[in-house]
Amino acid sequence: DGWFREVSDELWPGQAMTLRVKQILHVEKSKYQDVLVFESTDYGNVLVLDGVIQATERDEFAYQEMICHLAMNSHPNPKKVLVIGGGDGGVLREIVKHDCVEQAVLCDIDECVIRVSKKYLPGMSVGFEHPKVKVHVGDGFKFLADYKNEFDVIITDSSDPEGPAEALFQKPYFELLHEALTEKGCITTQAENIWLHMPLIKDLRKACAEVFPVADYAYTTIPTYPSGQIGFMVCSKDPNANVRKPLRTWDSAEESKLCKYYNKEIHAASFILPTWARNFIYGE
Ligand SMILES: NCCCN[C@H]1CC[C@H](NCCCN)CC1
Repeated sequence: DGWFREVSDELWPGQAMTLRVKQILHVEKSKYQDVLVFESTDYGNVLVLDGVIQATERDEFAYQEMICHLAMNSHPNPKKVLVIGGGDGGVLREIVKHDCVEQAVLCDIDECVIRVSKKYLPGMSVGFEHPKVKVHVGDGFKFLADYKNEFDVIITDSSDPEGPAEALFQKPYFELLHEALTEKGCITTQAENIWLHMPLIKDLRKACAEVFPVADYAYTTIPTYPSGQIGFMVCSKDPNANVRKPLRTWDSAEESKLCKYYNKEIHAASFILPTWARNFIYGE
């Protein structure tokens, strides 16, 4: 019977994640990419863009919580937050868990992803319903160019460098981010996998380190992404910042009510890398 296979010879040669399909829910060719949603037998509903798994209802929290709280808890008092990408709404859901937030803005290029997520991924698209949230459909690159010294935290929740998100992995984009941030601004970006994309991660970190005084690499574990984990660049405009230790924390009781994956200990632990990865990424 039906299995979905995530095959990509350029992104993860010779390996593939497969998920058993219960039923296909939606197939559409948007202005930018092929959009697929299917109900899996064991991971809930699954969003796929151009054949690449973006989120499953069962494990998305591992990614959405970490890409959000690693940045949010590295800023002293984030009031205005921007998400580039993130059209499923999961990162927005996480941002509004911080009471200090006054406005959360999202800019995704593809209205189809937002529309389809609202219909088939209610646990993530709930993020769009919050009164503090404002949604903009457009190119994040162009959107950012209109803002200077505006956002305390900017989260780039993008797809992979192949396709619409390619420009979001290059230095000019990080310079735009830097300008759009306020004085102690922090960013996180989706930063691929140490088992598959080490040269790309090295270049990404180098580009970030040329723009931001603090530019560190952290990762989360997530079964349905290739090789079971994915990393993040975590950067700060504040040269005295240490993004590896949370500036702000919830108390443990509140934290375990708010988050299933993120906690203050795993914030720090997520920056500890295997020796070969640490040497490759940070070595000159
Ligand atoms: N808000 C959920 C979308 C998350 N973006 C995805 C992150 C993983 C990526 N492929 C896996 C890359 C493996 N290195 C697709 C986009």
